[in-house]
Amino acid sequence: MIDVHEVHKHFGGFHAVDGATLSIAEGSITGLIGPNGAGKTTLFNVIAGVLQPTSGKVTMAGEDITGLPPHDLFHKGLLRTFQIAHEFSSMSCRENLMMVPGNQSGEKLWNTWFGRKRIAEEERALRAKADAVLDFLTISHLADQKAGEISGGQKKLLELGRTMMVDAKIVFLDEVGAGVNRTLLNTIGDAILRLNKERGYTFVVIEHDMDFIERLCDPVICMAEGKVLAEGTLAEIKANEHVIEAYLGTGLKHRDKVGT
Ligand SMILES: Nc1ncnc2c1ncn2[C@@H]1O[C@H](COP(=O)(O)OP(=O)(O)OP(=O)(O)O)[C@@H](O)[C@H]1O
Repeated sequence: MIDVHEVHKHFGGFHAVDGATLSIAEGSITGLIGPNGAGKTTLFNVIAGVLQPTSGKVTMAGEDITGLPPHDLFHKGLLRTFQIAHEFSSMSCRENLMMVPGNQSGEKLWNTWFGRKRIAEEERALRAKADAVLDFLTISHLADQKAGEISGGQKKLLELGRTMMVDAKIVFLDEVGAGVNRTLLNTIGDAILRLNKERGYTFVVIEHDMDFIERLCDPVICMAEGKVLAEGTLAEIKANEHVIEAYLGTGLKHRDKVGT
């Protein structure tokens, strides 16, 4: 579905991504792991159009999408979740979902003059969709709560919910587990699995929590020093010599995280 070919991203003389080549299969939940500074987030940002690559190519279903801006990718169904922006934190969770850009007529001045009835109908439909998304994510009780007042884990669920307001095909999640308690992390995991199975979403997940990766991801791709080191099931990755060496180089803390 997504093919990344020999992508480089340099910051000055520093090669954050150094010739990464990988494929993301349609319908998969692909895990992207690697020690701190391996280049995972930078590669995500290149694929998602947030950063221009220094060189290399990214295709989606055979179409060259290298360097396309995020809003163009958004319309193609490629989404990267972002933290809820500061300016949206005083809006309710439901409103945050309803804000996701779509094809609302209300956005066009012409329609605000001539299509009031239609706008009201669309608003009702949008609200119903937002409520269905909140229900799916088991956070209906937060509908009227301000996004700035919910917990970190609940925010992650809301970010995932934003991808459900449009017809996402592939969603990139960067460290959804960071700072999230185990119960909420399980809820997030359940939502990802259901979106994958029931709605055909493809996911690419950067995560340091190996239990989370183990539960959700196959295959797992391991990066180090800007390159792809290995790909396989988590068990294969854990047994891979190069992977162990890469984690060892960053100290015991990370070796433990890989579970060796
Ligand atoms: N805008 C930038 N300018 C300069 N260096 C950068 C920039 N963005 C990232 N880097 C560097 O590129 C390297 C890769 O960073 P990146 O965030 O992609 O790694 P990562 O694998 O996602 O790490 P982590 O797991 O810690 O999030 C790091 O050494 C980082 O300091």
